Amino acid sequence: MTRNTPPRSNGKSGQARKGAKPGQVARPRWAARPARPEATDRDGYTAQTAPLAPGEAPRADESRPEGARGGAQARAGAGAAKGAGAKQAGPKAGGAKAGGSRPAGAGQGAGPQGDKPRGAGPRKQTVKAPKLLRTPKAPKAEPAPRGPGGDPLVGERYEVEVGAVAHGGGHCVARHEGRVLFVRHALPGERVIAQVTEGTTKSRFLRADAVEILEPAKDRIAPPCPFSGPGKCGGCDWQHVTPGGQRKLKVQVLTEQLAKLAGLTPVEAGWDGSVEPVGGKLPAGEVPAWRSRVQYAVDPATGKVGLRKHRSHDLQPIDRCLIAAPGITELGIEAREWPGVASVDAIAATGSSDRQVVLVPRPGAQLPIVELDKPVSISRIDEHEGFHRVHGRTFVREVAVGRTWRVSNGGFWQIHPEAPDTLVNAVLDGLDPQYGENALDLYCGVGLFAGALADRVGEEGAVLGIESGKQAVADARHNLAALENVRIECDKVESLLPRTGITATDLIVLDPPRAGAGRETVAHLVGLEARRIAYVACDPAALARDLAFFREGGYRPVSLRAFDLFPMTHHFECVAILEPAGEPVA
Ligand SMILES: C[S@@+](CC[C@H](N)C(=O)[O-])C[C@H]1O[C@@H](n2cnc3c(N)ncnc32)[C@H](O)[C@@H]1O
Repeated sequence: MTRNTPPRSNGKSGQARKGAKPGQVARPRWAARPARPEATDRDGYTAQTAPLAPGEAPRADESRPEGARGGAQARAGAGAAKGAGAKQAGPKAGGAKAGGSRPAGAGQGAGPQGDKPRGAGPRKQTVKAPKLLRTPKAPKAEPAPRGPGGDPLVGERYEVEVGAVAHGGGHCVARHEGRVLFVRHALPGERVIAQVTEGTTKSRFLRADAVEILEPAKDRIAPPCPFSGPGKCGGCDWQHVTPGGQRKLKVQVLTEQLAKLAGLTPVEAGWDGSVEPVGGKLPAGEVPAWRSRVQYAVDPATGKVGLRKHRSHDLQPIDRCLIAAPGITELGIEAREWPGVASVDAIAATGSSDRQVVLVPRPGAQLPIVELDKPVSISRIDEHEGFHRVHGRTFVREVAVGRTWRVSNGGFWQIHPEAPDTLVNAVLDGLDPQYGENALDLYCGVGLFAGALADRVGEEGAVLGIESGKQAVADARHNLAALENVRIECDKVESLLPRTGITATDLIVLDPPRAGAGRETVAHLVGLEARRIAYVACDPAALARDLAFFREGGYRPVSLRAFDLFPMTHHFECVAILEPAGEPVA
């Protein structure tokens, strides 16, 4: 295999790179440009040659820095997880989710400004539906009892004392006659009446909702959202908890996962034991409107939108989602009827006025004329044709970390409006990139971390981004086209990285989907002998498991930060910084 790195500047072989400090390993300038000419999308367009949609601003404007971001946003769904390909570890959450399979069917869509029939636009854009915008997989109706069924216990009520919060589903653990109950709408230390929602006499564990609170915890509040509570919307887990109380629960989850899966105390992980609030302080009782992407499902009987109940296909009709960003609420989606539509995905960009609605028609149905309260681009996803522009743009422009980012076809973008800047700053603070260094941005999406790293390592350095989503790669190449020192490759990290021939690097950022990077990828990364590694994680269990793999490979966390980027849900985001441990690990 060709060594894609020059020898190190150890005085014996190779040349120290310009800008390298004495004794610093001389990493290569990866050939940043050669891949770019082949950077075409499915229509064969490069970022530079792709034609403009009607009314679309020239691309020069899009890539021009427009200053610091303003707005707000979230990962779709209670599982709002981290984007396309995101997998949920642990019990599935319901509610406003992005993701899932699309029913078949075609139809004619129309937008607020007299849309043309399908295909009538100057450019036909048809690309595969992104995973983020597919309908959620069917939630498991029951925790499959191991062994023969047993008698159903659904509806049974038990008085229990609620124990610790559990990872991954917004529930706490309780016990009744020796059997474990996962109880939602409860808090540790409370005495509640728990009503069983899933399980039988043979189930290993039962699921339940706290339907009566006999002894409330001090962090309990009356849920501000009228659609939250037992049997209602599954989108938020912790509407009944103060903001500080929610963060305490997240602290407990992270502490437990680090101990259980990585064998680390908070101190050993370099963590100060806090989950940092993001966004300004709100008046008591006010809910942060952070979710810039919301997937509504449509009730076929009424044509009205709703959000999924927890672990169910059933809908909770709503007239407003309190955590939806203002740019989404202003569209007036809940006030309308959506005949022939299975789901309505709404995106409100941060830092630009772009809004996008993606419709999934019901099989064989004609899409309705869509009129909303604010200008919006409309697309639809057909099972056979994939993503199809109905009106306006097929992308939104997000503004973050001093750049404008094109995000097409409902592809992955951090959902909380402050997430991109928060995470980029944490990564840069932790890595402290130096002029002339080389860096990898793995699972790079539309290039968020690659762009920030490229600015720091300068023209003598180089950044290689790897991303498996074709449209995200096209966007990343477009977004970073002005940076000579960035190259973006399209493939799975685990299959492409070993094929690059890269045997060493200075810095690595990895931001994998919820499932994490896994043993094999981590084993490859530790072999690259990076000076520092930043691991951005949305699942504390996957993070802790991978930290254990890193330790086996000789890397230890030197700092860990956790951010409350998904208020009112059990989700949060972590940034761990790792360095070589400096001594062999037993
Ligand atoms: C959590 S997102 C991070 C995106 C980007 N870092 C950001 O913050 O905007 C994970 C990304 O990894 C991509 N992805 C999922 N599995 C992958 C794999 N095996 N190899 C490469 N990319 C993958 C997804 O398409 C998604 O864009």
